[in-house]
Amino acid sequence: MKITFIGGGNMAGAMIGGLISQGFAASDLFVVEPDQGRRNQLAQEYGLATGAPDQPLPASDVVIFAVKPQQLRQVAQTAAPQLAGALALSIAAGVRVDTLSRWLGGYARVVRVMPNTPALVQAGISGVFAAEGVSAEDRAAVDRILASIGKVVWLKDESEMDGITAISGSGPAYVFYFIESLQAAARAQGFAPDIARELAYETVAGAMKLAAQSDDDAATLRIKVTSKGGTTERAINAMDNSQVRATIIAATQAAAARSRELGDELGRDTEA
Ligand SMILES: NC(=O)C1=CN([C@@H]2O[C@H](COP(=O)(O)OP(=O)(O)OC[C@H]3O[C@@H](n4cnc5c(N)ncnc54)[C@H](OP(=O)(O)O)[C@@H]3O)[C@@H](O)[C@H]2O)C=CC1
Ligand SMILES: O=C(O)[C@@H]1CCC=N1
Repeated sequence: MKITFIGGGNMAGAMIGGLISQGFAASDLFVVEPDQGRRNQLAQEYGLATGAPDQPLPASDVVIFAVKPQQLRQVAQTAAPQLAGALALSIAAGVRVDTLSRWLGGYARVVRVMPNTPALVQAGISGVFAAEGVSAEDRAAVDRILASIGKVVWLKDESEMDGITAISGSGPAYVFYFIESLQAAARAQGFAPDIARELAYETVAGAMKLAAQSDDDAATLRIKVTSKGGTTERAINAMDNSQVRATIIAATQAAAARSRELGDELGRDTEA
């Protein structure tokens, strides 16, 4: 399967790294990217061929649009005459299938995916939505690509993509934010930076490993740490008093709203 990425930034890099480590041949991948330094970096790291946006697209089975949502219209219009029947897959937040299909001149083989950066270590999770006309064969090709970089969730209703974006697409950033905060807290307790990092990383990794292997749900596991009248109880009470849970829910609602807003704003453009 020949795959061309248009856009060689953070998410494309994570997908490419994940695909190659799962046995996809570098010679089957191509990246279009304007930044020469980034092109060199991708070529050096993964041994794949790259090109600038003004060069013709190579023949491909799948073209993955991995540019920012605001760049997608122009990029799609340039790519449209060169698709030659390839499956078009977009990872852009917010941009709906019918919008991309219109920008591609009424192209029907369009699939929308919301991956996340743990794809790099095959620990991603992707939400996928395909228009009704997309064949079973194309769906299987999408499954093959995404299953090699993590789990795959097929959506029946495209509007669910906003929630997927808010939870798992953006989600790694929330977890890194928590790790950063725990590290800062360790520094505030007087630990040196390397010890602070180790304490934060090992605690998060250990808790996740325990949660993944346990029959208990997260709330039960939390209660098992929280001795009556002890230290954890004081900390959780402080978090509850600061409405941390409500803040996390509100933050994800803001992310989902931004995804919808991008979809509305970019979809409003009715020019082909
Ligand atoms: N980062 C993430 O965790 C996730 C991102 N996404 C989606 O993936 C897409 C890319 O995001 P991300 O990788 O973070 O963004 P980046 O900005 O890192 O990557 C986009 C890349 O596309 C390049 N580009 C711009 N114009 C063109 C062009 N004409 N042809 C080819 N490449 C071009 C950009 O160059 P330049 O910077 O010079 O403009 C940039 O290097 C977005 O739509 C985002 O919504 C989805 C899931 C997760
Ligand atoms: O922040 C963004 O818009 C993209 C989509 C999900 C993760 N990154």
